[in-house]
Amino acid sequence: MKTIDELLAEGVSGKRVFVRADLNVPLEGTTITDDGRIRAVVPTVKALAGAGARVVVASHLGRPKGAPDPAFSLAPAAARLGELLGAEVAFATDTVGESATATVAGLADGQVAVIENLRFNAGETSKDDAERGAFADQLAALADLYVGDGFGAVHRKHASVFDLPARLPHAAGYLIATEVGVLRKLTDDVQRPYVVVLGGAKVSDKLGVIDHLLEKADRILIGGGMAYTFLKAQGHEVGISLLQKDQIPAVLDYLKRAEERGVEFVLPVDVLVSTEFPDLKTKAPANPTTVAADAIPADEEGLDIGPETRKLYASKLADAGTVFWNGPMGVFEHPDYAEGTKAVAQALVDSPAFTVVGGGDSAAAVRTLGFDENAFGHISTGGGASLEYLEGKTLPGLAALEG
Ligand SMILES: Nc1ncnc2c1ncn2[C@@H]1O[C@H](COP(=O)(O)OP(=O)(O)O)[C@@H](O)[C@H]1O
Ligand SMILES: O=C(OP(=O)(O)O)[C@H](O)COP(=O)(O)O
Repeated sequence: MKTIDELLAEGVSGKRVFVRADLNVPLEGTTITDDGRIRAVVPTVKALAGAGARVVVASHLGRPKGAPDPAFSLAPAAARLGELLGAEVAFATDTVGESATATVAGLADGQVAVIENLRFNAGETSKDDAERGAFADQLAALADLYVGDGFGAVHRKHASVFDLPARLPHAAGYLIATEVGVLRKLTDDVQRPYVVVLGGAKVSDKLGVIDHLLEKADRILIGGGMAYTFLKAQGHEVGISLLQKDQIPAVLDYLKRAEERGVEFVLPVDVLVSTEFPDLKTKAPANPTTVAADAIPADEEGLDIGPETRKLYASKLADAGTVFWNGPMGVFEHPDYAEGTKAVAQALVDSPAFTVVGGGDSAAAVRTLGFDENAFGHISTGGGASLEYLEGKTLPGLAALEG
């Protein structure tokens, strides 16, 4: 994989460099609640701009449906990037249309632009090679060189991640190099016990990694929205909690194999429930109730792990040699459902283990709940990406940079 330093040594002055970043930051309206992913790409953008490149930064944000949707605009992220760079950042209100073309054409050497959300275009995420390729051709027209630095999205076979680098001379940015360097340590030889904590909301995306973790981990703790498919599989009522019904047979198989292999599988023993999802804007008190994990009322939704589970999980983390954690334990964005995530973060801070926290929301949770980033071994910008990297899968965005 060519490094950005090699690219810089070849000279980028006057060249248009497309930087595929992951600026998928959490937003409340247009306010960025955690800018970690923007800060993470600054070294790459700074180095390129400093060397006289005309830098075109691109990213997805959220999961819009292949058409413009103002709620998912990258404008706030572009403004924040400008603040962090201490320089003006131009913003194109489309991705490959008139605005993008004019904005890029207007860049002087050393200037930076952000183009609008890649996923406003159906071609970005299309499963059809030709449709993705056609969009990649349009993106390629905006640049001379490509730098891949959106680690959080390297597991996506998307036009800007996979197809575009095949069309332009390319290199890996500083963030990707750092992430891969640290995560490699977790695939080589890990200090045991190796404890993996999984939660969050992207349940269908992430359940599959358990298949592989059963070969690697000594203990797996399940929380967040991930827990309810397990509780349901064990025959418990989960009310209106997040549930991946079609995955129940797979989950039963994981539980059986874990037992056969001596992998300890730990599920919540109690949860916080409510009839309503909390208001994340007003943060109005949610007044949840605590119930046993096998007694969730039919009209209620599990939104955090309960106090007994917090204690249990802290004890299961205390003797770890290595910890990998992806996915908050609850809807941490609301203070009434943040205690589970706080307890796991605190257990990692207290642990002498090598600790890795991965994922946009998990990293944001750690920081917004007031923990010191330096108290963790590594905070990865990628959740799904780091999990799939640990699985040993070929990641489209890394494979494309190697080609
Ligand atoms: N029990 C739950 N029900 C619904 N959503 C949940 C639950 N627990 C956690 N979440 C949500 O999961 C989201 C993060 O999930 P995910 O994107 O998978 O994590 P990451 O970005 O760290 O990889 C958070 O916005 C959080 O509110
Ligand atoms: O937030 C992300 O992943 P993560 O939640 O696994 O950390 C990345 O930006 C990828 O987004 P996607 O899961 O919508 O492709």
